[in-house]
Amino acid sequence: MKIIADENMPLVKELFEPFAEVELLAGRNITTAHLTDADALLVRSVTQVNSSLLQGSNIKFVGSATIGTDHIDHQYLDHNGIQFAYAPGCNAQAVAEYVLSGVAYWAQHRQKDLAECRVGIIGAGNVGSKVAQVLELLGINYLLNDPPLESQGDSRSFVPLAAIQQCDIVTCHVPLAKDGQYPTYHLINEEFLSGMLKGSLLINSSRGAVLDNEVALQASKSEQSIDFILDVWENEPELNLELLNETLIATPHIAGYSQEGKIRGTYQLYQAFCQWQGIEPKVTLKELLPQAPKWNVPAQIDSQSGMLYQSLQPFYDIKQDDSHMRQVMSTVIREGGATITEEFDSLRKNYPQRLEFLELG
Ligand SMILES: NC(=O)c1ccc[n+]([C@@H]2O[C@H](COP(=O)([O-])OP(=O)(O)OC[C@H]3O[C@@H](n4cnc5c(N)ncnc54)[C@H](O)[C@@H]3O)[C@@H](O)[C@H]2O)c1
Ligand SMILES: O=C(O)[C@H](O)[C@H](O)COP(=O)(O)O
Repeated sequence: MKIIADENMPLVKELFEPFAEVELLAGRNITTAHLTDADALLVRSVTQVNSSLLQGSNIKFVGSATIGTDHIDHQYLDHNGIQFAYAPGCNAQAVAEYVLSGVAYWAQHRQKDLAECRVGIIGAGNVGSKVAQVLELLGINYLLNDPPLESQGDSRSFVPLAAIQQCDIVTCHVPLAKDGQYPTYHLINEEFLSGMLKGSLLINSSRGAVLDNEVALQASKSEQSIDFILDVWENEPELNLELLNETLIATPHIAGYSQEGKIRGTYQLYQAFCQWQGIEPKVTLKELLPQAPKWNVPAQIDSQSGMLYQSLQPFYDIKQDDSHMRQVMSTVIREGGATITEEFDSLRKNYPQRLEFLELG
């Protein structure tokens, strides 16, 4: 058995080598030629898994150590009897912690009292639910929008997008879907942005094209003064540097990059692979996860004075990720050395260790 795996997947050799020869490659460089003698392929979100990659190969198992699966041609896998596994929920807490740090930074920067603010969450799945849990912990009001879950009878209360538009903070947690009953491609468009409150905040950590980036650029320069926190970018990794310069916070698709999130991602594929092979897993997730110090949730949030942001800084500081990205991307513009894609990928590959700090259960 031979497995080709993305080199940015922690513990993949440790977990899979007892069963197979494991070859690690940069996700963007995996080609059909690498797969001719391989049986399984383990990817992250940067590898497009479709007929042009898999045709003529012997691949019988594809695993993606991610939550989003818009890089996977599910129809092709189904038609060709290829087993598929992914990692729902693996990094949901990391994204929720990213959103919390972003919201706290915004509140300090714009002198907002979060106790007086309302957050609109679009997409109430794994990530959106964790974000809601964090807001509840801090006593911050929120509304949920999720027409698919609402139509399935989910017992939580949901509001239409028009109500989300009237929130002080809007955060997107939907999958990228170009068609179907509930498309999300450019869900945040000119109509949505122009109806948002003056001086409000929009966070996108879902997929770049959920937000029309061209329209976001115009909105960021308009009198509406909307702040943007963007982790994901349309046409990523070739992001629009003009938009980056207009954002309050810009990061290179790392919202979910906690150590625990990445380890859970690999482990969920390990479990699925063992099940597919009829093998009993030999390692437990608990053995692999680091023990991290936890944040003491303040009894009262004083966000205007910056206390909330400051108390979070020792655990995770979104501003550090933002500063690093701006500094690196400014050298691309000034020196014309490495390309945007190379720098974007390098920021992600060399992302420092980050540990989860909330006890969410
Ligand atoms: N930036 C990162 O590092 C990072 C990390 C994890 C996930 N993500 C992205 O965030 C997205 C959300 O992740 P998740 O685990 O919560 O996914 P999920 O599938 O658990 O939840 C998505 C929710 O969106 C809802 N939804 C679908 N279409 C909708 C629409 N048109 N309007 C409103 N709601 C809609 C679904 O019903 C579902 O409840 C993922 O698809 C992934 O692309 C990004
Ligand atoms: O969908 C996800 O889980 C995240 O977007 C994912 O973690 C992105 O990271 P990548 O797979 O590109 O390393």
